[in-house]
Amino acid sequence: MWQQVLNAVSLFRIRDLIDILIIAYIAYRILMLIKETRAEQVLKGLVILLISTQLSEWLGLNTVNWLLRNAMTVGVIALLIVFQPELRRALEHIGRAGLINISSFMPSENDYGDTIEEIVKTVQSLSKDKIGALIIIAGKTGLNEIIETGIRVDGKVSSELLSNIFVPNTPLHDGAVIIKDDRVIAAGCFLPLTDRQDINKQLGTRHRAAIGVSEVSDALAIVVSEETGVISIAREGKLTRYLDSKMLRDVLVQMYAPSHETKAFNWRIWREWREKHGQNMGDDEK
Ligand SMILES: Nc1ncnc2c1ncn2[C@@H]1O[C@H](COP(=O)(O)OP(=O)(O)OP(=O)(O)O)[C@@H](O)[C@H]1O
Repeated sequence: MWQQVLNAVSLFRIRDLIDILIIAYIAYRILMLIKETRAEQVLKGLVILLISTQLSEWLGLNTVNWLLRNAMTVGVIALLIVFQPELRRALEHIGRAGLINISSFMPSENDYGDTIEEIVKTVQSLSKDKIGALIIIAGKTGLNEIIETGIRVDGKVSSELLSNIFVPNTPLHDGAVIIKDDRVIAAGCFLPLTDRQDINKQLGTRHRAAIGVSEVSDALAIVVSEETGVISIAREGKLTRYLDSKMLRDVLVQMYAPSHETKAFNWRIWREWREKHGQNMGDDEK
């Protein structure tokens, strides 16, 4: 054993070191590039699939191994098709700046009480004035693809900034604002629309976009209807309408809960609470 290690070390050339460093650098840059995008979850899935395939081979589970190997082959082709837009964007990034880190915002340690109050205050006032708005509070899922469709803002959340963005007929009022922690990251963003057919026909694209983003991420979408001033939220692909300030504050407190575990726990409570009050809230209106 020691002899083998010594042999390997004696055969090690400076060229091998350069080889390893280049591969490590490329892997690091790719990881940085896909960090906080949908592709990050897929990569995790792929790693699990690879480990399972290897394990099944070592354990001699022939059928499982055969299945996993075939799934990998088909899966890689499917991934190339599904992630074609992301791959294109990644190559564009490489071409432009050589694998720069596109995920620059880190969660801060702030207390989000002020942020929550500023959002509630804004939504309340927009609702009173019947100014349409779409505000997305990012969760763990990266929204870089969506952020790239809008205009970068990167300002601290304040009711002045948010209200200003949604002033009708100004350049940024159309589309969605993306908030991450206590920062307004971007405005005028285009969200994916849900293709659900069972949504109240009176609800237009603003509400469909809110549901759409909540289907593809763990974000919370807050909608203020321009027509009625009604405040709604979309979460996990479900739209809940007729929220008042207190309900909205409660939802935001859950969203900004300090840890992922607490958040998951609180969202369970929220779901139960929602089921209980669903009728009164025009819950999931069709
Ligand atoms: N995919 C999208 N991403 C982000 N914002 C969108 C998207 N689609 C529409 N919007 C926003 O919604 C506005 C259009 O709202 P529309 O009247 O169709 O929706 P609605 O759900 O009926 O809302 P409202 O009750 O406010 O009228 C657009 O001007 C734009 O600001």
